[in-house]
This record gives sequence, structure tokens and C-alpha cells, in this order.
Amino acid sequence: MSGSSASLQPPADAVKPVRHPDAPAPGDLLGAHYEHCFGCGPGQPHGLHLEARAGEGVALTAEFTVQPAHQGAPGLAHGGVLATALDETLGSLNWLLRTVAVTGRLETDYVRPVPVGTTLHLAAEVTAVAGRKIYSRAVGRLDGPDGPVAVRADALFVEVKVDHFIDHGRPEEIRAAMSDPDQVRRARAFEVNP
Ligand SMILES: CCCCCCCC(=O)SCCNC(=O)CCNC(=O)[C@H](O)C(C)(C)COP(=O)(O)OP(=O)(O)OC[C@H]1O[C@@H](n2cnc3c(N)ncnc32)[C@H](O)[C@@H]1OP(=O)(O)O
Repeated sequence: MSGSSASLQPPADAVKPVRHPDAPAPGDLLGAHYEHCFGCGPGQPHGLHLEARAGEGVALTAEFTVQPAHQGAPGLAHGGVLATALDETLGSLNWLLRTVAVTGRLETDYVRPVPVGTTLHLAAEVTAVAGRKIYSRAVGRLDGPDGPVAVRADALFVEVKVDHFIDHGRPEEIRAAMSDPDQVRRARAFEVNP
């Protein structure tokens, strides 16, 4: 069974997403937005180290290889980790819009078990935008970009101001991220247009 809930159906006045003119070119790796991000950061030993690559329009692809640290049942990826991979992939789309946004709702279908050692091939796209609301979907496949579907998600991201992170984040990490001398890294920690 699948199908997303009513709150993930774009309203009648939703518009098509517009790729930002400064978005990375199709085929370019997006790179980690923040060193300590559990989804993509190189500084998280047990993180997913997910690598996303810009596609055409407001779409991208990503890969994540399931490690032993990501198990739920013996030899199988934990469902929450797979949801994280989908969330991270979907969240990366906002970089192509250059909109700062956070996940409001994420609905996941688990279609096939994902063994440890598997590389999950993810593809995601923004389907519609309505004011601050960004509607998107993603699919994760086994054995290659055209392999069998293992997971699917529909999501709603909500645009926020950078204050969202400043007001709610733990001061130590906020201070460290804000004092990074690299201007691009500093901005991307919050996915703000540098
Ligand atoms: C830097 C980027 C990193 C990316 C990492 C990957 C992405 C992530 O994991 S982000 C972390 C997880 N997410 C969070 O922590 C978000 C926590 N939630 C919040 O902060 C707030 O609830 C937030 C910002 C989503 C919405 O709050 P707020 O800004 O007050 O907006 P609010 O007025 O409630 O909602 C705006 C619209 O979105 C809709 N909406 C908000 N949440 C939901 C939801 N869960 N389901 C459906 N609709 C929703 C509202 O109905 C409203 O719609 P409308 O404009 O039609 O009335």
C-alpha cells in the first residue's frame, strides 16, 4: 500500500519549483553542507556520508552505502536510518532552490529490506511550491539507479529564516559554525546562500 496523506498534496495555487540560477550544474556533487551533519558530514564516523549530485531542474540523485553501524535487524538497515537517508536527500533539494527550509513532514514507504553493504541509489525532486511550503518526493533503489524500489518518501519542507537555527540550536555548535573563517562553509552549515 502507498499514497501520501492529504497534507502532502499541494494546494490548487501551488506553482512549479524554480531552479536557482546559481544552483550547481547538473552532474556536480553538492558536497556536505555541514561537517557534523549526520546525513552528509565527513565529521560523523557513524553518519551516512550521503553524497548528492545535482540533476536537471529541481532534482538530484544521491548514494548511501549501508554500514554495519546502520543495522536494525541483523544484517539489515534500520528503518530510521533509511528515513534519514531520504530526509537528507530531500533536504538537499533546497540547495537547488537556495531556500532555507526544514522538514515539516516526511512519509515513508518501506518496500524491500536493505542489507548491510548495499548502496542505496536515491533520486529526489521538488514537485511544487506554495508560499513557504515545498513539496517533494524521493525514491531509493537497490542494485543501481534503475534497480528495484526499496524505499519511497513524500515530504513537506517549510521555509524558515536563519534565525530558526540561531534561536533553537545549542549555542556551542552555533558559535563554532558561525566562527568558521570559510565564508561558504559558514553559510552552508545553515544552507544559506553565501
Ligand atoms: C540546513 C538544512 C539541513 C537539512 C537536513 C535535513 C532536513 C532536516 O532534517 S530538518 C530537521 C527536522 N525538522 C525540524 O526540526 C523542524 C521542526 N519544526 C518546526 O520548526 C516548525 O514546526 C516548522 C518550521 C516546520 C513550521 O513552523 P512555522 O514556521 O511556525 O510554520 P507554520 O505556520 O506552523 O506552518 C507553515 C505552513 O506549513 C504547514 N505545515 C507545517 N508543519 C506541517 C506538517 N507537519 N504537516 C503538514 N503541514 C505542515 C502549515 O499547515 C502551514 O500551512 P499554511 O501556510 O497553508 O497554513
